[in-house]
Amino acid sequence: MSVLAIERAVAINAVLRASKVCQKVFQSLVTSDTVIKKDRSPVTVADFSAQAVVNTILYESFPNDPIVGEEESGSLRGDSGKELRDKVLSLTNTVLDTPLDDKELLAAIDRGSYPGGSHGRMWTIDPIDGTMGFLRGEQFCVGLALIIDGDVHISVLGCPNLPVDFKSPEIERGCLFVARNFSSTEETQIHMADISSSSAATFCESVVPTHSSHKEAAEIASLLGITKLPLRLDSMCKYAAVARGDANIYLRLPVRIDYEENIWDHAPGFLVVKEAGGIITDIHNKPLDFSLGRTLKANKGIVVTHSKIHGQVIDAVQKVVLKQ
Ligand SMILES: Nc1ncnc2c1ncn2[C@@H]1O[C@H](COP(=O)(O)O)[C@@H](O)[C@H]1OP(=O)(O)O
Ligand SMILES: [Mg+2]
Repeated sequence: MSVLAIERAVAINAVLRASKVCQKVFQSLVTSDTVIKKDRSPVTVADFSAQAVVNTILYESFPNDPIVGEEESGSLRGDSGKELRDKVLSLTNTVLDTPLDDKELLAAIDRGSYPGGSHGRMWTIDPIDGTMGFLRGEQFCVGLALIIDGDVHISVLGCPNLPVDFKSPEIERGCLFVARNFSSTEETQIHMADISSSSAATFCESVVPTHSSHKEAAEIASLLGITKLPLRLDSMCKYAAVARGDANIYLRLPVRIDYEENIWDHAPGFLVVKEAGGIITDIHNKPLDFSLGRTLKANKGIVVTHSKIHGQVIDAVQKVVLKQ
């Protein structure tokens, strides 16, 4: 067995089960009127449940591995948290082989409180990245990565609503990177689309304009001669879209200069793109540094491209964003 083969298999199992939890809630939400009422409670239940599922499965195989997870169990505790806790518990137990009780559920969620850092092994989990996309009935994902001494070694992205093929979205949805669709047990190697000039590119950006500046992205696109409309997706599905050639560039351009990106929002997507042959830096062309705690303190924004056009894209980003 190759190095980290067990970790990879456990991570795939964990993300697949957590994705199924999310998919269940997502499908019931799409058919209800919660989206119109802007009720966030279904996504909250799925969020806690997905973290509990992943952390439980990781703990069964790797009890000594720390986890940097987005959620903590505060709002599920005590009498005030009972209603939410009951919902999370019953959803969680639909996908676990051995059911949890209340106490085990809270402990599982809080196993994600590790502060991060530069030494040894740690997992990072975003139980639902793209909650806005989830609530809109669009894109979201479950992201999990194994980081060792600051480097991302394994990542799995579960994208329950991502079309297997963007050209025929009605046929099948639900993709697990690396890298197979939900219903198949066979893995398919994915590749970035080959591109030699940035003017032919399609770029991805957040749907939410406060997460990434649409205005600056449009200026960068114009500087690069890009004429295609941007592909706007929530969550780390943007990394997946670039990795498999649906788009060629992902721009995340800071709106708030004090915002620090969380490691769980990028480590899972980062390796999916890197393994497909892409380059990932920040807007200063610096590599992402996952070794500095729970956030990417040393980086600002994200620029993901095919290696052939990274230089051209960074030049344009720096002209527009950094006025260089
Ligand atoms: N000001 C901000 N700039 C960039 N990303 C943000 C900002 N505020 C929140 N986010 C994060 O953006 C991610 C979703 O990105 P996208 O819109 O590209 O799907 C979420 O994980 C969200 O984190 P959080 O869940 O902590 O709010
Ligand atoms: Mg997130």
